[in-house]
Amino acid sequence: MNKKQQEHAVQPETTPPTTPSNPTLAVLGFRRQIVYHLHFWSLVAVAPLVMIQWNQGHRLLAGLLLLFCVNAVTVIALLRWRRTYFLQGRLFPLLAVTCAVYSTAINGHAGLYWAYPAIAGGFFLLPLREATISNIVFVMAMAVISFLKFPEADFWRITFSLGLTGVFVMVFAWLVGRLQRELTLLATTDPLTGCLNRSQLSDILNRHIQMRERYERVSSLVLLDLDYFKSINDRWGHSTGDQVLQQVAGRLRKRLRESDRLFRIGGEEFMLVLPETRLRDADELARQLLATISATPFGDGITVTASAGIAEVQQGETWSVWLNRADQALYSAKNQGRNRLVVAGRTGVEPIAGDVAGDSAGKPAGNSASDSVSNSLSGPC
Ligand SMILES: Nc1nc2c(ncn2[C@@H]2O[C@H](COP(=O)(O)OP(=O)(O)OP(=O)(O)O)[C@@H](O)[C@H]2O)c(=O)[nH]1
Repeated sequence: MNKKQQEHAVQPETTPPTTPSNPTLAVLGFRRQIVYHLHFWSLVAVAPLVMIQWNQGHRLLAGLLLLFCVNAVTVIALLRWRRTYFLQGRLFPLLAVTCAVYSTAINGHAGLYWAYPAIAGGFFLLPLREATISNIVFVMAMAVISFLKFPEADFWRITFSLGLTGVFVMVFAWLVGRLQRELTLLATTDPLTGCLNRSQLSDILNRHIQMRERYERVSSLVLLDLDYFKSINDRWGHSTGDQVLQQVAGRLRKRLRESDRLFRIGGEEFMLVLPETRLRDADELARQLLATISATPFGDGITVTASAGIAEVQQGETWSVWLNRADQALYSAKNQGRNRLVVAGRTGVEPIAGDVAGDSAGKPAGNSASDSVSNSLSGPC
């Protein structure tokens, strides 16, 4: 195993995950925790009220509160044992708002106090737009009830304090949501090229493995590595190397479909996951991509070539075996002189014989660094 293969060596898939390695899963976990805690603490606060309202003869309100508690218990149980919940937590705000409005109508101020946590809960459970609209309707309903039930001065206080609470929580929920999205983006993409990084690699490859197992849908994997990239850095400097990497990513992206996934999985190594793509089509695409990279110089004449290894997902294999087969094919392409592609065989040990050579296979194998890097990069790329 060479140095690069060691770097790519994938961890055994049986290692139990302690913390989520996938940032999207981490965010999902964060959201589940919010849902869990909101339901748990609301249950603690609301459960005694069922009895209180029942004893006071408010049977309908007691029934609504009981429904609220049943929903909370169900969501808590589902989250605990199934790691999922239903209706995206929508029943909580719906019941909370209904109880608060009705309780204010029959209990006056005693019911009004529950309107404040009900507003906050909505913003943490519903999508922002949905929470904003439903809370505007809620504040309006509370304003009408306050107008009918309380003195005018109270009506204004209630309406403005509820409105202000809504605005504060909305701004907070919006900032948290933005922060989540930005953190997810930062954690899942490579800042230099904008490609996906390795964080979601296993998830995405696993999805394609499942598609193969369940529905016989075939995906292919292309590992693409720039040749002699070190010499670009050595000769033109790291920032020029960075520009080349950015442009390579741009050229690859231009040629790919929406559904294809482009990763940068190492310094100068990219990985393409091609859904619904058989080996023959992946081979054709990879040839075009290698040509896209080598045909036009970068900047003012830096010519770069690339090598690629391709593997179609096989029935019964794991994602790491699939990736390793593509990796071995890439290794083979490098060994055979670079600037070419090799298609992995079914077992991954031996590449398919004769299925070798990129578009520019006529070029002398083993392009020297000075062949690949011929001119200076001047001006913006
Ligand atoms: N500019 C730049 N260089 C990088 C980055 N990441 C890795 N590299 C460089 O990429 C080079 C990779 O060198 P090697 O692993 O020897 O590979 P190579 O020179 O392309 O040779 P072959 O792959 O065998 O054809 C090293 O010089 C790294 O410093 C990056 O983000 N920016």
